[in-house]
Amino acid sequence: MASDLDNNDHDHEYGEGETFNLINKEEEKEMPSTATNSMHRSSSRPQLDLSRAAIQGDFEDRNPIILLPNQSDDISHLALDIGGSLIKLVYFSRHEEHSPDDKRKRSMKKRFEISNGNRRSYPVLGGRLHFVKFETRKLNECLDFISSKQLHRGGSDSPSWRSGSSSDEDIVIKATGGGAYKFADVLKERLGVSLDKEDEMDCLVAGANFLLKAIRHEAFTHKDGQKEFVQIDHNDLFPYLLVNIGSGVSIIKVDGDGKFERVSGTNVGGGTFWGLGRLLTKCKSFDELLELSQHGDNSNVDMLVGDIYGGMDYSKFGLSASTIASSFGKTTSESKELSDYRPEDISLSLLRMISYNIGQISYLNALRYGLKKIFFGGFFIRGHAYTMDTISFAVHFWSKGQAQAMFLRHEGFLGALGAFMSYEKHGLDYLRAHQLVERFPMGAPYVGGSIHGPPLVNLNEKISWMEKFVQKGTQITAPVPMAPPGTTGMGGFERPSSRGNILRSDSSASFSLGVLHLVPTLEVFPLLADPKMYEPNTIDLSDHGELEYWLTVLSEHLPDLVDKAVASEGGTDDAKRRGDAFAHAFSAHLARLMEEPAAYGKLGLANLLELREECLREFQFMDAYITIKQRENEASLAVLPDLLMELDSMNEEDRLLALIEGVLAANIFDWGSRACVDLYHKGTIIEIYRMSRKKMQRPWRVDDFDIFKKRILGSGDDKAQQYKRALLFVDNSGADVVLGMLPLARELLRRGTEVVLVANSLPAINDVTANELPEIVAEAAKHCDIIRKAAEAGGLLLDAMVSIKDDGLKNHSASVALMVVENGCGSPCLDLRQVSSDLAAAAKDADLIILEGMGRSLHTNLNAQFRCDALKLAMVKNQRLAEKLFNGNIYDSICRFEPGKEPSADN
Ligand SMILES: Nc1ncnc2c1ncn2[C@@H]1O[C@H](COP(=O)(O)OP(=O)(O)O)[C@@H](O)[C@H]1O
Ligand SMILES: CC(C)(COP(=O)(O)O)[C@@H](O)C(=O)NCCC(=O)O
Ligand SMILES: [Mn+2]
Repeated sequence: MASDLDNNDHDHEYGEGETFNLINKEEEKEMPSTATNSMHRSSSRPQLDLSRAAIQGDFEDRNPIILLPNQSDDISHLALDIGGSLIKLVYFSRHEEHSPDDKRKRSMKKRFEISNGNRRSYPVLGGRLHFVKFETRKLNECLDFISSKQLHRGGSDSPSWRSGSSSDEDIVIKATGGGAYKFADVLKERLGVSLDKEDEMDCLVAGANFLLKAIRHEAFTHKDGQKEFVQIDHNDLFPYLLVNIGSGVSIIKVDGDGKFERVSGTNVGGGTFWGLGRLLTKCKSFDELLELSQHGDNSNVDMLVGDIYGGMDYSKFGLSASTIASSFGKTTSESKELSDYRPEDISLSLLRMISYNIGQISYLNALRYGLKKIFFGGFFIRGHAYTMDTISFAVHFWSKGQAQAMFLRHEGFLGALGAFMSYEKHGLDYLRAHQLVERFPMGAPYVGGSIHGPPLVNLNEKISWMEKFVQKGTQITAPVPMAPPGTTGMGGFERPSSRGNILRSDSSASFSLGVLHLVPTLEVFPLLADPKMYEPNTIDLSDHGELEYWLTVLSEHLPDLVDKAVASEGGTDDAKRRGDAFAHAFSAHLARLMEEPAAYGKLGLANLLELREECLREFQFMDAYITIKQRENEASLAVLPDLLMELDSMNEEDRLLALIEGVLAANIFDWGSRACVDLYHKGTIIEIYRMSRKKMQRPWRVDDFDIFKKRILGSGDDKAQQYKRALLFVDNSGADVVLGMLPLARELLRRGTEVVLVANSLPAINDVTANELPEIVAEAAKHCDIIRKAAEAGGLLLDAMVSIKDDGLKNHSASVALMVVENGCGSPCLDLRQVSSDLAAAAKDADLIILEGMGRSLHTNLNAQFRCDALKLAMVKNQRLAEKLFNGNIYDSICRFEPGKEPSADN
């Protein structure tokens, strides 16, 4: 495998027809019902047999299902790393993040392809990458798991695009680790599969390189109880030292993809800790042993410098009295037996002994090769804070701060991931950080990522599992304050603080990996001035006070949200049951994050708000605010004609002000804000809207209106800016979009600017979605010619589509177009590193961006800089945020205009 990885010169010559992508966008047009297999393919790339390929279903469909009857080379979904202690599984489930591909979407795609020509085709299938582990001694459980999910046959969700003809006999699964040899016969016998063995070191390195390049916050440092995520510079990754602490330890110098040398290792590793620990403490599980260490005091077992020096430091050589002089050195006393020592103390002493030792050997090897970066992997680490602190301390201490210990979130899965990648047909190495979305399913906060019992197959099982879990009396509480980190500097660690253990059934150690969603259609928003420096979140949740505040806000909002969600599904018993389960799962996530903010990777407010939406979807609440959204849309559409008339009676300047005021005032309709929800109980939406408008006193808290006005209307010698295309990122349903953003869009259209309304792909609170917009626009078009003509020109009105379908959607009318694209996300916030490819395409000709709402322009993107002019509009519906960001008050308005920035030089 090393040589294969070396041989990737043609990585970027990925052309049509040689990809693993069954749905190759460029090919679809020509794809006949029987395709040939004569296309050029590169040797190390997926080799699909396309002969007799047939499209199933509608030819017009841009994403048809393609059957490959002669595709014998099974597209495998599973790779194994069978180690001395643990079996690691990485498996892929194909799962496209679908939203209906309607006419409007197709017309948008065509339109933007026309103006952009060279849309790329994606080499990777959309799907999910799962990470699961089992103890090697429980091989049978692992095989049951594989067989219940049919992972060896490509999944129980067995996709119709597979040949279906292969028998189990043909199935070959990539495997690494010694168990790939040792248990090959068992796998053949039990599952009928053969193992294709990959070298363990090759796999470790391939896995580590993939993770470090493709996952944004994979690596982190750990000091004094604090995780800090490290941004890896892809151009400055090699060389590094990889230390894999499994049963034993491998130390590998990595110089590039497939270029490495195993420079050292040690037999004192994870197996030593677990084995000796088990014998000495009678612990039943590894996690129990780790848990014990949290309550231990090693000075009862270890001989410290102070024990030798009569309580004093050995300061000449920088050794404090609390430094361990000799691990287990105190147990030489003849008068004491094993039973005279506390298991807790023994466990801690053992953990420190082994961690320090590995840290020290790693440092020496780093020194030997002049390496500064040391990455630690393997399941010995198990995300355990104290272990990582100890290793970091050792590396720092011995290198005098010259070398740095870093850890990997997928610590123990490097080998399995490497084996998975060795299939050479996933094209996974082409995935970029922005195409991977990590999600944390319901079970994550409870089981800490390991598997207990059979897999949860369906929603009903999930819910009953949750109910049982709750019945068992396990506390799932609202966020609890986090204990301060319990380590000190120089040589002496205090007793580690016992971290809260109310949540996980294996409550000792923290371990959380989500499922990696591979979404090959996500792209970086092309108008970011400096994508490398872009950070979506405005508020830093690593500040404990902020974290506590926002977790509490979300937790307090929960009962109301559950009410709405249950009502949205007709309030049935089933909906209530799901509502309860959702509430428990989400509270557990919140409590987990309170206990350990970095448990799910780097945490920002945007992640929290998205987690809530994802959690709702997991319990099949697809649109909790649907009724509210519809009601508000109707009420707002009813008053739209009057508003438009009022606007039309004004002069240009007054009108522009009224329009911006209208957007800000209507942004009050936000069901995600506690304060606003209280307001809605006090009046109808039209009353609230009027009141909100009346209160719009200028100057606003941030008031760049005059600059914007000058830009749009010109003044004196400054000519008006004729914008070509504006992207309007819309926010809430009802008044917000209908009475705020649509009239503003109309004004831009009237001035000859093309308008693209950018809305969520999936629902989030009461935000309007891209699917809902055409209907709203169609309704508005009944009362307004400008909107109607523009919507026709933009292919938004379905009737109009018929007449323009045949000739590539060229503009028939003189009007500029009004269009809708989805943003690729389902959250009230917006991460511009991960937007839909449609939005990315639409952005290419845009010269004005209008971001609206608190989620998209304050919580996220307040500091984002763009290559083109940008207007950020929002009403601040939270007192603390208003104070923190603007020294202001709740219901303040923000109107920030920023002229386009030149892109930074290295982009
Ligand atoms: N549930 C567990 N059971 C056994 N060992 C565990 C467990 N969790 C973590 N470990 C630790 O992880 C080590 C195995 O790490 P791993 O990277 O899987 O190596 P291997 O490939 O040798 O099995 C064990 O020796 C032990 O120290
Ligand atoms: C979820 C939201 C970002 C939505 O705001 P919007 O983007 O709709 O303006 C916002 O409602 C929010 O920050 N809510 C939590 C804070 C609060 O309840 O005060
Ligand atoms: Mn919103």
